[in-house]
This record gives sequence, structure tokens and C-alpha cells, in this order.
Amino acid sequence: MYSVKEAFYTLQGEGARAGRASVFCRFTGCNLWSGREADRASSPCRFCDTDFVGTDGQHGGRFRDATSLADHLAALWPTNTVGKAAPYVVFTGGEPLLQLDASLIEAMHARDFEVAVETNGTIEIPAGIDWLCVSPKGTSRMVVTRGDELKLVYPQRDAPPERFAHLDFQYFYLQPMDLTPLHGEGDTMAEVVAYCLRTPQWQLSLQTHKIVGID
Ligand SMILES: C[S@@+](CC[C@H](N)C(=O)[O-])C[C@H]1O[C@@H](n2cnc3c(N)ncnc32)[C@H](O)[C@@H]1O
Ligand SMILES: Nc1nc2[nH]cc(C(=O)O)c2c(=O)[nH]1
Ligand code: SF4
Ligand SMILES: [Mg+2]
Repeated sequence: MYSVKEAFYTLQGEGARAGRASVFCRFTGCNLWSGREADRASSPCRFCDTDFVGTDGQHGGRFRDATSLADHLAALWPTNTVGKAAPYVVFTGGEPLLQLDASLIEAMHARDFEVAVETNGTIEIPAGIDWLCVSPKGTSRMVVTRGDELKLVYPQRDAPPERFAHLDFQYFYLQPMDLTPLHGEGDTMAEVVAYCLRTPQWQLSLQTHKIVGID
């Protein structure tokens, strides 16, 4: 059984694949925060910008097996696209690796999709992922130390970029912390720009979907 908060067709907003048409599957639940505001301040991850509680979002629900969820997600890829790009699905959440398994990945491959994952890096990865983005959180212990992109939200007191710069990733991104969920103030954009100018291993990742005003 898979629990999905919401699923939708949009452009990937962040990181190396920003701008690519994608079906997003947002799984319910996370291991680093309950999703309740009352628990935010005492959780390992405190700045989350996402509602991943329940199954009540657009195209959300509970799916009995990989076939039924894969059919549901594949149906969100439009039938009238033109050109060469492969269909692309991004599994996120919440924490997708609490639920994503090799059989669902296989079912998406069987429907001609490339499979991307956005994870906090604390849970072992299943086989078959085509694009892996790891985004470390505070003091949480990372078990995934290689992948395609490491995308660190900045600044985090307990997770400075220097802790991750030696890991086995092709791209290293800093993404300015959106302080809106925290009702906070501060110019995290300027801090990221300054860091990337000092340390060119790290590149700027913007949450372009928020700028554009899409999901
Ligand atoms: C909501 S998380 C879901 C996937 C997974 N749990 C994770 O943390 O990577 C998706 C992406 O949004 C980023 N993110 C969450 N809250 C953010 C915020 N306030 N500002 C900037 N990025 C944020 C995360 O670091 C992650 O890269
Ligand atoms: N457009 C868009 N791009 C995204 N990239 C990562 C997202 C996420 O919440 O995991 C996200 C999202 O929520 N929307
Ligand atoms: S780990 Fe990801 S989904 Fe979980 S609370 Fe943090 S940003 Fe949100
Ligand atoms: Mg998001």
C-alpha cells in the first residue's frame, strides 16, 4: 500500500534538472518531522516548506500496489506532448524512501518513465533510480553518500557545506532557505551567492517554481 499526498504535472523547479517537465508524486509522511506545526521546533528538520500530511491533495490517495500507482502517475503525463524527451517522474514527499521501492520504480520504467528521487539521505535507496538528489538535514545521520546532486538548503547551523563537499556527487548546490514557513526574516539569497562566489564547487539552486508561480 502506498499513501500519496498529491500528484501533479509541472516543471521541476530546483537543481540540475530545473525546467524539465515532470510528474511529481508527493508521498505522505516524513521521518524527520510529523508535519504538525506544534512539532516543528523540536524536530530534526525545522524549515520544511511542504504539507505532506494525509492523502487529500490533488490526485492523492491510497494505492494498493505498484501497478495501480504507476498507472495513476503515468496518466498524468499528457498524451499530446511532442519531441524527444522521455516521460519523467519525480518522487518526493515527505520522505519518499519511506515508501518508494524497486517494484514501483520498475513499474514506472515499464511505462517508459525516467525516475528521479528527492531524499533527505537518511534511508537506504532502492535499486533502479535514474536521478538521485540528496538534501541533508541538520544533525540527521546520512546513509546515502553518493548520487547525482547534493542540494543543501542554506544556511543550516548544524549542516555547513564543508561537511558534504568530499562526498561522491556530480553536482553540489546550495538552495537559499525559504523562511516563509518559519515566518522568519533574513536574506538567505545573498548568503548563498556569497558562499558560491567564495567556493565555486557549489552552485546556486533557486526554487524557480515559486518565482514562476506554479506547483
Ligand atoms: C520538501 S523536501 C521532500 C524530499 C525530502 N524529504 C528532502 O528533504 O529532500 C523537497 C526539497 O525541498 C527542500 N526544502 C524544504 N524546505 C525548504 C525551504 N524552506 N527552503 C528551501 N528549500 C526547502 C528540501 O531540502 C528538498 O530539497
Ligand atoms: N515545481 C516543483 N519543483 C520541485 N522540486 C522539488 C520539489 C519538492 O517539493 O520536492 C518541488 C516542488 O514542490 N515543485
Ligand atoms: S526531510 Fe524533507 S519532507 Fe521531511 S521535513 Fe525536512 S524538508 Fe520536509
Ligand atoms: Mg517543494
